[in-house]
Amino acid sequence: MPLKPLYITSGEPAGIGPDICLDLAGFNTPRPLVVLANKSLLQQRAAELGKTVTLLDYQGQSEPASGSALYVKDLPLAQPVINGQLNTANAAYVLAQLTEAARACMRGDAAGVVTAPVQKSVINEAGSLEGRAFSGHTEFFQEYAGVPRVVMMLATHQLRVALVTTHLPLKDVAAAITQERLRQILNILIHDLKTKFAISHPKILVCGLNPHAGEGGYLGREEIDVIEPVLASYRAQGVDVGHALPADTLFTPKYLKDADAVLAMYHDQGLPVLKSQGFGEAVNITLGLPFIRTSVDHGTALDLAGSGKASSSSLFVATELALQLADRYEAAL
Ligand SMILES: NC(=O)c1ccc[n+]([C@@H]2O[C@H](COP(=O)([O-])OP(=O)(O)OC[C@H]3O[C@@H](n4cnc5c(N)ncnc54)[C@H](O)[C@@H]3O)[C@@H](O)[C@H]2O)c1
Ligand SMILES: N[C@H](C(=O)O)[C@H](O)COP(=O)(O)O
Repeated sequence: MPLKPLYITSGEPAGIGPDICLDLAGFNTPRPLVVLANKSLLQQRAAELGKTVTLLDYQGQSEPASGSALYVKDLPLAQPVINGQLNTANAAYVLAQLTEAARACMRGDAAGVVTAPVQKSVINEAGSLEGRAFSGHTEFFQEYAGVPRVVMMLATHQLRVALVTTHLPLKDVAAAITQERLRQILNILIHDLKTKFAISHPKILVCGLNPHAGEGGYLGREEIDVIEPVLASYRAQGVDVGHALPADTLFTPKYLKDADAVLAMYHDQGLPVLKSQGFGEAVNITLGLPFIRTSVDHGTALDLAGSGKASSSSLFVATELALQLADRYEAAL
């Protein structure tokens, strides 16, 4: 059976997404890699970087591009790109990449999607979603797929950190951590650690929300009222979730050494720890989607677009993981 292609969205055109996507030419895989981008922009960026890449229009080929060639699905830009300068006119181009990729994944035309970074602010400034906020790829793909909950997880070789809340202002975090959400998140995390990562009995360390996990209720009650009752019900079913731990204790080697994943309550409780260990080597994966989606661990790095200083290592790790997951998924069919 021919292998389905893996789609790669090139993201914000003024950032380093196009630069790092060019480095996928010659990537060793039997599956076609297809970059969603404006072809002229890629040509221009390749010239600036002194890279020789042959851009081929993707028309359903089932073989990978050979040598220094790269398949491209050409998407129109509204205005020419100036490296490092955001332009609201091109926000729709970014969303078109995500929509095209999600549509292909949902239809079964693509094996999955790997995303290069987008600039959330410019998409919101452009009002491209007709008044609805753009919080990130995670939430965009969740909405497109029509599923009630997904989980953002970032992973290095040493550490996996999943989040209960994602792109939410800090002032709204406590109210968002409900027993229902926590159960949805844990169910997805446990399921995907088993099915995607082949961990039959995952050990998950769960952070409290408050300093010192609430210090017995003196520094906040969310652990007592919300988190602990949920964890107790999972422990009763034999799930290895332990008790809510103070995050500053949990993120120490003694606790982390046996853990398969950490569940953090909010973005900046978990991700700075992971990125301080493995920035540039980590992969962001959305769990709970009906298709495979991985991503880089970094942002648009507007300061580096076209400079030749952008590292492609996280894109490579994200691509390798998506390819592995696609193979595993297709083998199980
Ligand atoms: N996957 C995504 O779409 C994603 C992920 C993170 C941040 N973002 C967005 O990116 C934008 C910029 O965020 P930021 O400035 O906080 O983070 P950033 O990751 O863009 O930049 C942080 C620092 O790391 C450097 N850097 C980033 N990627 C690099 C790479 N591949 N190689 C070498 N150096 C690299 C940058 O030059 C900068 O000094 C924001 O809009 C943010 O929301 C998007
Ligand atoms: N929270 C992510 C990170 O820090 O790497 C980043 O913003 C990307 O999120 P999406 O994959 O939802 O765009």
